[in-house]
Amino acid sequence: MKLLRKPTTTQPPVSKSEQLLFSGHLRHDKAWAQYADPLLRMSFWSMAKQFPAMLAVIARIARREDPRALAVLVGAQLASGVMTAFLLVSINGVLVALFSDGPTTDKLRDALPALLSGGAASSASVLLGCLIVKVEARLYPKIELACRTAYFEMMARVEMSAMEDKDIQRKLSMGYYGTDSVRRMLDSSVWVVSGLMSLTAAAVVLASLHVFLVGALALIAAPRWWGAVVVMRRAYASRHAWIDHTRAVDVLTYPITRADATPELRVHGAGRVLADASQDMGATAAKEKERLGSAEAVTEIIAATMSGTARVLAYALLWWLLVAGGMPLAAAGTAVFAIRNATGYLNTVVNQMNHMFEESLYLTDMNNAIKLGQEHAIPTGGSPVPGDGVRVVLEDVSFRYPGAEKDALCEVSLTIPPGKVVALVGENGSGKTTLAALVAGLYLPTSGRVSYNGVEVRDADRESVFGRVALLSQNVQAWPMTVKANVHIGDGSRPLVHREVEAAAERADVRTVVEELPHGWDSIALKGFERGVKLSGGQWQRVGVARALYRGRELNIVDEPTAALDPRAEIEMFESLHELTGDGVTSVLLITHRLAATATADVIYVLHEGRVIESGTHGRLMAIKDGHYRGLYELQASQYATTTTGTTKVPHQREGCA
Ligand SMILES: Nc1ncnc2c1ncn2[C@@H]1O[C@H](COP(=O)(O)OP(=O)(O)OP(=O)(O)O)[C@@H](O)[C@H]1O
Repeated sequence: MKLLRKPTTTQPPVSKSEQLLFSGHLRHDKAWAQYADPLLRMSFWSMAKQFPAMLAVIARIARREDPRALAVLVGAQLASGVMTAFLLVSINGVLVALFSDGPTTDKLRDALPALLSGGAASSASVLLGCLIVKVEARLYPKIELACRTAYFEMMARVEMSAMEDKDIQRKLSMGYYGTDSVRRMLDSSVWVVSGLMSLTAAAVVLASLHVFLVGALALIAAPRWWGAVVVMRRAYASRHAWIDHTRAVDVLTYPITRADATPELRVHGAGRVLADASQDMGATAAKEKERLGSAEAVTEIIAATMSGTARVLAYALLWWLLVAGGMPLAAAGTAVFAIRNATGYLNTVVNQMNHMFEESLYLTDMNNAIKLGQEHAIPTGGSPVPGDGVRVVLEDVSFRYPGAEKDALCEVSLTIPPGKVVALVGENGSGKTTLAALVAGLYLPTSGRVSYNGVEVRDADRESVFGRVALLSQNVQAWPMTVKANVHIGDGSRPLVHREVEAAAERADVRTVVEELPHGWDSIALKGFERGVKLSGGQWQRVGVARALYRGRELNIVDEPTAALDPRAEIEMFESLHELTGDGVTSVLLITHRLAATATADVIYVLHEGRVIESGTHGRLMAIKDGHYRGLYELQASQYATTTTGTTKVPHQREGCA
């Protein structure tokens, strides 16, 4: 009896393309894996036991969002169940009248009241159905929105160090799939509850006709239920085993639609390779679909045969009751009608309960994610940072990333005074970006202290720390919104003042570029949308500068700001960073590999393997014989020295071709 066994999760075979492209299966760090066991353990009883608890969760959320809509929904469903019972009783009344003795006109007259009440019950059911649809349309979006908002708000407040922890990150991201589960569970629960109500009504009517008929109904329903659960479990097992395969096809074919992959897709013929692989892997998946289809057909035959046999037995029972038990023909007619309807309700209840069970797993993930996110949230409250300008002091600061085997920073001490440019230099991986994140208050040190105007960041109101900082990084975040909004988002908490956006763009030397775009400031920074534009890397970097200038805070943390800039723009950028400190209050923490730019910094800290190994002005550091900074500087300078053959002329901005 292969069909009765727990479905297996045998891995799909490796296709030729997978072998060529991935050297075997392409496996993901998958969130789905954890669902396999609960889903495969799913049985009718486990679902039935969990149903009240699931309903309670949904009802709690629905009551919080719109108690009136929930009350109407519950009331309408109860009334709908009553109408079903009423309809069955009316049908019985009609049949009793029609099967009685006497002339046809009398029989029809006697049946009329039951006929009218049945019609009224049917009309009421339709109206109640409409009311349920209307209330659902009001309640569902509210619930979905509330869940999403709670999730996004939580995600925006999680400490960055927690986000670095793979396990936490995985659990948090899994929660996303549960944000619309409550809505789907509510939807299914409406079906389940109304199905159960109608089923109960049918069972009560059958019991009133003869108690054996309820048993017959259970016998008819049981194989159907079994069949539905077996098919569902097999589908889950297959989905689980094939999820990596499905995702691998998605990952592989995604670049075909991307504009930035276009040249290699065409010139190297990569598109052909990807399309062939998609076809090859698709053929393997098609075989699995065929296998599922065949298995489902066999299960259906078994379930239908068992259910059909039970139905024959039920009708035999009715026959016997008619012949030997004295049951009136009208009652038998009502019983046939009730059995037919009840089987339909049962199918609905089984299918919708299966959905609810699956969704409840995702909902649990969302609740766990929100709880976990709250545990790792940036604390609110604390001491505000006092005074104008900021003096950031790091004392013996060490920092280790979650799960890392060694410290990224070791006992670092430095000061960023107001009105100064402080530069951080060092080889790749020496800890500059990590240090900048600690200065910004994004990470808390593993040991040591970071303080803002004497207030330790750990005890400070973190909002007040963030409120003093403007960030400018190498990879400027291109938000999917207008270019204007992309500048304004630097300080999105205050209303957008177009004049100020323009002024910031002017200072960042990007105003003309934006204003010459076909839709100017209203261009959308996302290709593929109406008014969409694609800015170059250097243009984005300038938009990033405009964003930081618009924010206009006392401490500017600038990480490799010129990577995408041409030489002229690079020189102008470093000059303008220096100008920022002219007010004696604004300071700049500058991270760069261009050592010519650090020469004018007020103080330079040289990092090596997470430690500060030298510090001072350019002049002082260059005076250290065999110094690290001097070595790096001379190495960089020598590249220019060997290639310079005369005066170098930086070409002027290109004029338009037309
Ligand atoms: N999110 C992270 N999780 C774990 N380790 C990290 C993480 N980010 C950086 N590291 C490690 O911390 C060390 C310092 O990295 P960091 O990015 O601060 O160096 P950097 O000096 O800014 O390098 P670059 O000049 O290449 O930008 C490196 O060994 C790096 O591998």
